[in-house]
Amino acid sequence: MNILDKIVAHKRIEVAEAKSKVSIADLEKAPLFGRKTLSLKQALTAEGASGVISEFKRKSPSKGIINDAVLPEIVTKGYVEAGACGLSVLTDTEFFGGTFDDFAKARAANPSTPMLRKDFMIDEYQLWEAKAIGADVILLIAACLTPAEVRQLGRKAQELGLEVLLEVHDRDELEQSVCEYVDMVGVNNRNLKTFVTSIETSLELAQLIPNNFVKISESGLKNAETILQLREVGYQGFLIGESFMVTQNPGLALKELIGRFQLTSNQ
Ligand SMILES: O=C(O)c1ccccc1NCC(=O)[C@H](O)[C@H](O)COP(=O)(O)O
Repeated sequence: MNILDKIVAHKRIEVAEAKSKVSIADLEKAPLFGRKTLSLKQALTAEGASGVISEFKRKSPSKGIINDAVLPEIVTKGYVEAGACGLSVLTDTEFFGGTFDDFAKARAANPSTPMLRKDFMIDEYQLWEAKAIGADVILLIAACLTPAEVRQLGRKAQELGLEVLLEVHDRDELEQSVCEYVDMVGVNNRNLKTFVTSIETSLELAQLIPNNFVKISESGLKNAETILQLREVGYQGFLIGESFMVTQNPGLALKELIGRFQLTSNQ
């Protein structure tokens, strides 16, 4: 059983429990459920956009505790002030230490920034949860869904006004799962069996992603040269968590990174 199998097995239990406690009708009554969602796709493709989607990530299966002395509202506000185009907030508790409360605090602190609910989506019920906490975007991970499930969850998410980020690790996942119910395609540079990250994954898949999807490179990104290299091959989004979160001031780390890649690209 790899880490994704373990996460998904646990998620099935969590979702069943959540369904037994809170009905869809109750989720629909949440104050944020009916709010107009924001477009991450538009934010990433706007003129002069940094392209960075900054992640609030307390811990991970690959690194253990990354930073457990930080507040989501402070960190995410720092990210937005530094130039993030979007925010990603983990809501998985068991493996990543995230909570709905983290998401709610980040949402309240950043009402005008597109926010991704970063979790392992396996059931339509979670789309209603995402709307109820004020998410704009959800993630569908091809490695833990069938192509039919990607279509079903993607279609329902879009009907609810959410944008869909499809995450792939290789050519087969891309070719089998990409569909019209997806807005953005993310290539995860982290091998979930070994946890090794390699941007070669993003570089290899770039040309295979149809151009009507915004391309996002995910995981293991830390320096300006890499961002520029990925931009060259068509990526407009860069999902970055750990390299910011390991610092005392994640917002400042983002500001410095943006400063470096803007400086380098102007030379
Ligand atoms: O980060 C992990 O260890 C991990 C393990 C198993 C499944 C998913 C995992 N990460 C999720 C992510 O997609 C990353 O949090 C995201 O791409 C940011 O990556 P990084 O900048 O390397 O924190």
